[in-house]
Amino acid sequence: MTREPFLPREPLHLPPPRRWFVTGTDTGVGKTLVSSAMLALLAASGLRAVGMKPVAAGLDAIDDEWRNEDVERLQAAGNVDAPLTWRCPYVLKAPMSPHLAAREEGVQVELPVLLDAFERLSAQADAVVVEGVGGFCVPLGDDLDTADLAVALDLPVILVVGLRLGCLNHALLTAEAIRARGLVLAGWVASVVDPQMLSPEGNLQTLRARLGAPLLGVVPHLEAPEAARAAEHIDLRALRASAAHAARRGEVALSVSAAAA
Ligand SMILES: Nc1ncnc2c1ncn2[C@@H]1O[C@H](COP(=O)(O)OP(=O)(O)OP(=O)(O)O)[C@@H](O)[C@H]1O
Ligand SMILES: C[C@H](N)[C@H](N)CCCCCC(=O)O
Ligand SMILES: [Mg+2]
Repeated sequence: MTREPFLPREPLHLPPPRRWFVTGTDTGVGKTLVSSAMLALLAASGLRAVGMKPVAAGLDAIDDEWRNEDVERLQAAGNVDAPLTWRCPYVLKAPMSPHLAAREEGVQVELPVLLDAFERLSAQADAVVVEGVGGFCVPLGDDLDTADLAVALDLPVILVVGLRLGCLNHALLTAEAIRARGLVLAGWVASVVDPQMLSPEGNLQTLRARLGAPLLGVVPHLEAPEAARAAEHIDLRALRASAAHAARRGEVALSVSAAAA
């Protein structure tokens, strides 16, 4: 008999704004799996939760239509119905770096378009999870990269570390890049992409000691890598501290702009 995945139904008590930017140590490390799991947890706790993939590169034939798998998975994990143009303003055909896929199609990825879509989506939801593209510094166009987008959105960042040889360097460099841009590394999740990796515990211990942010969970190598299964291994309550900090920052920004007005 297959076991039903467990999703806690109690409220998470995460204060607003409840918006996060999910990045990874690389492409193919579990960002979509973890973002979907976060959405499933947020939705199960009674929040209106929606995922955004600002730029998607790579179309697959799904149900006889050309669709992007990440966009589909995020949509399936959340519980808000929103137009595709808000959830993913740029759907590019080729499965390669988005700046190259965009160039091939004669498309220019524009930051204001992405910010506008995020605002519209945000207005419909209590919680928004934005999945980045590949790693933190992947180019989106000639003068724009994924980190610029995270900065413009001004969101706390969740780092997904794909557990495999090489991830320590990638994780530590990414944490440094996030902080160098003035963003908060709100938490990290490990996803066991290589079940043969030697000393996974030693690697986790190293990252715990060096990343300086809360570990939200370790997703083991799953036979069925689905949102609800991954969600069993993630605890978002560790985000409360940074959420409270973000809420206070928002209040301060509001009172400063009110005082200036
Ligand atoms: N813990 C895990 N157990 C089993 N498979 C996993 C796990 N984590 C990730 N995978 C698998 O690895 C592949 C890449 O994962 P995912 O699509 O979530 O990566 P990504 O970081 O979102 O990639 P992209 O940069 O393309 O958006 C998928 O097939 C996913 O199912
Ligand atoms: C196509 C793939 N699935 C991602 N969406 C795009 C990954 C871009 C990686 C670019 C790079 O770092 O070299
Ligand atoms: Mg993805």
